[in-house]
Amino acid sequence: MTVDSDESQVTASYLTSDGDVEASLRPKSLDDFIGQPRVREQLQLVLSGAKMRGGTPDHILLSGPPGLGKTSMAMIIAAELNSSLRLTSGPALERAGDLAAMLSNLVEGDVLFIDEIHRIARPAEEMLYLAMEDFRVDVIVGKGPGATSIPLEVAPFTLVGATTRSGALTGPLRDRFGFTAHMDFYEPAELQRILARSARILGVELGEEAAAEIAGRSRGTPRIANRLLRRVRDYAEVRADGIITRDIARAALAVYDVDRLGLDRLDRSVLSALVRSFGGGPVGVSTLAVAVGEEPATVEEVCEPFLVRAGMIARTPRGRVATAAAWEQLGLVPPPDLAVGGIEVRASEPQLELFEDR
Ligand SMILES: Nc1ncnc2c1ncn2[C@@H]1O[C@H](COP(=O)(O)OP(=O)(O)OP(=O)(O)O)[C@@H](O)[C@H]1O
Ligand SMILES: [Mg+2]
Repeated sequence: MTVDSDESQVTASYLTSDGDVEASLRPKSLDDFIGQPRVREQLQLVLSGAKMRGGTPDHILLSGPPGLGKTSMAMIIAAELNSSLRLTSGPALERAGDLAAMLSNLVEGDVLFIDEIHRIARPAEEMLYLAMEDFRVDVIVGKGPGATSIPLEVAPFTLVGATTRSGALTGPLRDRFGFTAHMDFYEPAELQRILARSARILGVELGEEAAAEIAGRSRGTPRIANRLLRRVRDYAEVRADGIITRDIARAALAVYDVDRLGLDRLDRSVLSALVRSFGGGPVGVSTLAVAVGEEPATVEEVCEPFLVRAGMIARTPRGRVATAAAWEQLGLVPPPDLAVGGIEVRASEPQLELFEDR
């Protein structure tokens, strides 16, 4: 790579691992954040209001499928408030003591980010209620009848929680957030702008048509768009002159098995199992997960949101159903009794349920 005074070139020359690159591609401010116009406007108001009053903003919950920018947004919130960000995650807070240690170290105005907050253990969750509402915690010392509880003050802070499953949050926890931002899949035009920005940071030349091609196959998800861009860049640098044209993008995406809709191997095996093994459904998500050798949570949180949005899968009370589009995607003719648009449950009997539906 040629090193010149251009900032993006210099940046690209010392960012070697994909992990470093991912961090460098994160938007750093609300203005830098592309897409999610409603969420941005709402957050702008929440943050500006708090800044004007000189206080800490209400607790904020960010919900949405993986890779849409929840972690990036949490970092932006702290940056916009000029506060420091303390980072932890639901699974790391197994005991209430873990959370108490975290909370007692907070300084006034800090942003505490809890990723995957729906996976927080019960005792820690109960401690969190109190901390969120009254900025104090009760630490239990000792065991049995001799145990005493010592109240501890917590500095006023803002909790930012992120979850891919806001439905899995308990009511009391959800109620204690003053604002919930729902992140939705991105439009292709927004992804195209994200790709153009990423290409600039990575110092790679990306044509407009090529950006559109990659954007259309990114499942509405910036993380996937950025990942595809890095893979296409590899191809362009190894097999061509490094410039990403539409033809280069197409050829590269064919090598990586990314089809026109951006469905990946797992998406395709879920669709294939649903159609080929279960006759199009309805089938429970746990059964489907077993059939593709994945965790039900992965199928439910990673694959399904996009397949539902793409109109390939319908969720019905009796389980998941393949729509006509899913049959066609697999090159099959949909059965005649499949309802128009495939949204209705089919007339045939439900398939064998091996496990309880969730
Ligand atoms: N609006 C955006 N503009 C530009 N890049 C974005 C945007 N949103 C996300 N990204 C990119 O996508 C990547 C993934 O975003 P992030 O880690 O914030 O997602 P997430 O919602 O926290 O995902 P997960 O649920 O898997 O933790 C980031 O590294 C960033 O480069
Ligand atoms: Mg994240």
